[in-house]
Amino acid sequence: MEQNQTKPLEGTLLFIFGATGDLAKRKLYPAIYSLYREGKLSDKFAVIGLARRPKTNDQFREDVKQSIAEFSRYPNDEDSDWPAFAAHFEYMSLNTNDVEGFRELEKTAVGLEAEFGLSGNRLFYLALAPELFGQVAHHLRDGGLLAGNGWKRVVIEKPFGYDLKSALALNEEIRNVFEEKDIYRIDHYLGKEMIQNIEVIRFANAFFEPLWNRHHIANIQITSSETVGVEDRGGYYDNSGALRDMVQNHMLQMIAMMAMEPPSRNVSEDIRDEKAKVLRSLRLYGSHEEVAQHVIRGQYGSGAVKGKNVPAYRDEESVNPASTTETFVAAKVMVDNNRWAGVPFYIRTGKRMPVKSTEIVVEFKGVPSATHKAQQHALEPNLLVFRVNPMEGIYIKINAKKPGTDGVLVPVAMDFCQSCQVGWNTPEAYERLLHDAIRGDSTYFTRWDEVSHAWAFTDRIAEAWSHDEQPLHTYEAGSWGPDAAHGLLARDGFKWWPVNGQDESDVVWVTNRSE
Ligand SMILES: NC(=O)C1=CN([C@@H]2O[C@H](COP(=O)(O)OP(=O)(O)OC[C@H]3O[C@@H](n4cnc5c(N)ncnc54)[C@H](OP(=O)(O)O)[C@@H]3O)[C@@H](O)[C@H]2O)C=CC1
Ligand SMILES: O=C1O[C@H](COP(=O)(O)O)[C@@H](O)[C@H](O)[C@H]1O
Repeated sequence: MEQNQTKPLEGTLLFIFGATGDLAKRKLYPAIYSLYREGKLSDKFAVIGLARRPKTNDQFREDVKQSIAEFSRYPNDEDSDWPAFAAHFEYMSLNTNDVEGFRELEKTAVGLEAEFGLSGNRLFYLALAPELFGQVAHHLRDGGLLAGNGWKRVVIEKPFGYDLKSALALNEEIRNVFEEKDIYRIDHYLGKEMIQNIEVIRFANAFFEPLWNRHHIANIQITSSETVGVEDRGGYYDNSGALRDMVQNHMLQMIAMMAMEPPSRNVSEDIRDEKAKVLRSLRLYGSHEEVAQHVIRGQYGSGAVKGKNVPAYRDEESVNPASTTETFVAAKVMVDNNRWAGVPFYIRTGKRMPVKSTEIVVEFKGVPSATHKAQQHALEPNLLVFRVNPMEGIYIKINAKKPGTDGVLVPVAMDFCQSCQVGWNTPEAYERLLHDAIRGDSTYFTRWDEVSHAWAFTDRIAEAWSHDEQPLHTYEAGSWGPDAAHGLLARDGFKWWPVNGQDESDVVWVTNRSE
């Protein structure tokens, strides 16, 4: 793994399959542009955009410009470098089923490599429907695109399969062509600043490192809530649901980052080894009863989000009106190893909830003998909270004496908002991950064993749900999900901590936030 973050990247030819799609527009072009603006991409790079619809190079460059204007964290309108940047982009119409077209692509690629002085390093980004991943991999090989000097890597978007069986088949197809070390499976949560910060907060602080275990932590809660509904993605989402869309990947990866042992070396494989061990230690639910007891599913009904009335999931245009797809999941997850024995990891994720937020709360156990002052009060537990997005930062909640009183205690939250810090314009997840893939650092991409353990966990749940005997709760859009999700914690004597510290009027906030 290379450690230098700022050294310009090696010359690379970047192939974007799905160049006219949503992901390319919203995430990939802005990411390439930010890398360029920050000097991380040397002048030696070129991008070939690929999709079926015809387009001239000029039209493609105009599309790229529009998407950067709309979605980039850097404005492009005043950038006098724009023509020079745009000249690196070419477009070719290609259907992924057309192997002859891939031979043409090879010729175009060789031409661009000569023009931009590139030495054969190629990154193939598959921003395509997963059914096309295997076909593209084979046609890249058969079209001669993987021969010659330089490294050849493939970046694969999620979802990686529909279940363990299909993921195995997909993996085999891709492994027929690429070695594991050249496969970069994206989980964009791993590219988020605060998810990468977990390791640092955990292992670089004497406050936390010794306490990070079952002796001191009562539970860990991970919430990833969205205000949006299914939008126009019903074709994909109605087949997938929150379990496959969010839990199998992002939520379990966050558990892995929170629960893993310190890696013995700071190298990709050691870090991924530790994450894989956590995912292998997830307790698999053995019966439908266990699933019913520990996993809650819900689907949003109509309601109001941010003051606007919204329809029920089944009334969304892109969704089957009789759909039983879950848009909300809450679960109690156990990591069966020595460090975490008996510590529940509660997760919940859903669409049409009151706020957009991802937060991880670590709730510490109470102190056995409080001071004579504290003994008179019910003590609030200490919390450490990672704010992942959209606001980035951490806060800790402690108990303190209210000034001027004789032993009245107040909870005090010391809040560091990283994204409020002037001048800290942190890279987007896709920007960081693209940078990593080009420099050959696979730390924050998911290895096959991680993916397969995660599917083994979610398959048990999906199997139980497929029998339709488990409740699918309807929750009001704009709420925090079905009541049963609260029961999941209440049963263990816990509660969900409010996201963004909402409703915590008794807490004294010490914060660098301005609002
Ligand atoms: N959008 C997002 O925010 C996220 C997307 N993803 C994943 O990224 C991938 C792409 O998603 P998204 O961009 O939203 O999808 P879109 O449907 O918006 O785009 C699909 C792209 O694939 C091209 N395409 C489709 N069929 C073919 C074909 N046979 N040959 C060549 N090109 C083809 C389309 O162009 P044309 O019609 O011109 O051929 C288009 O450029 C999916 O795997 C998705 O799950 C993952 C996380 C988030
Ligand atoms: O992968 C996905 O993630 C998004 C949420 O990502 P975030 O970075 O905005 O938190 C989710 O909306 C989408 O359904 C899912 O496919």
